[in-house]
Amino acid sequence: MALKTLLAEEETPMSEAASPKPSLRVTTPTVRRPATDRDETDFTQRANKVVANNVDFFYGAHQALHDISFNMPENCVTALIGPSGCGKSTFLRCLNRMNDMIDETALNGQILLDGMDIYQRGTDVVELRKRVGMVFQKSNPFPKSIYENVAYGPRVAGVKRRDVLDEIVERCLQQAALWDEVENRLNDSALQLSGGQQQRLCIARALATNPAVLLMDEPASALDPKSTAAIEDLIFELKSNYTIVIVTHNMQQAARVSDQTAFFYEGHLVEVGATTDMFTNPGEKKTEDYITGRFG
Ligand SMILES: Nc1ncnc2c1ncn2[C@@H]1O[C@H](COP(=O)(O)OP(=O)(O)OP(=O)(O)O)[C@@H](O)[C@H]1O
Repeated sequence: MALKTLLAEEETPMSEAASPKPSLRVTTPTVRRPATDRDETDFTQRANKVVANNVDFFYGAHQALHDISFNMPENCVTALIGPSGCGKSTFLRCLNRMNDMIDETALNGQILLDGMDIYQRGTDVVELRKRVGMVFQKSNPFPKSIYENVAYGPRVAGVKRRDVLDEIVERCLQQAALWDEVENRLNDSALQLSGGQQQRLCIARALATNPAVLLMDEPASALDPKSTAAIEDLIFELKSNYTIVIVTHNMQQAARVSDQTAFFYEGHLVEVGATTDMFTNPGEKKTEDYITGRFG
């Protein structure tokens, strides 16, 4: 596939009959400057909300991430791409310490949120996860009403007043572009919603704890094209208020929704830079091979 046509493609025709697995290991990422004349969103001018400095990550003896360093600017969408098993989800989960829940894991290096190392001793991990919310591949609403799903986080945080909860629920459902569809059925079970609606409800639930950063792990991969488009539109809207990091296998989705793309391969960061640049003029042959579907 010609690179120039990639951005215009509708689906992701990742080649099943991939060429032989490249064996090259790149340890120094190519850091590309964004093309500011083509990209209205000059994210290099923004403050860095999240910064990874020389991050190594281990599951027991297995090293899943090697020396990952890059910045995620505020109010930008950063897409993490790369073949299965390259460490995208592991890296994403490092950003709110979700990996702490897995036994015998270890992290070296630093991850800064607003300049503070989230792995430093004394970090309140519950508070951290409120500031860095997460939406998973498979929507996972609680078996409660639509209202209670969104009110859950604020209630746990001690909000008791009904009028305050009502305001939070409406605002978050509005932000998640779900309010119009559910305002008359807030007491219905969340499990009665469609898959796409459930995913937007999970986004509303994540927003209810007032996060600064939203992590999304393939949030649309289980959805039909219409629901996928709704989630992509939503991501675009949300980035004016939140910093978003998204894992996706869908190259067109990465090209459509993200400002910055980071390409991972075998636990290494190969290349990071402006999405427009990366998809039209990648700096590394391996990146080009991946985004054009030569291996996956
Ligand atoms: N809980 C775990 N325990 C041990 N090893 C793990 C665990 N989770 C992931 N790994 C390993 O870490 C490496 C990176 O996995 P990870 O899930 O981060 O990759 P990924 O790029 O997100 O893959 P995919 O696109 O298939 O979701 C893989 O070798 C995987 O087997």
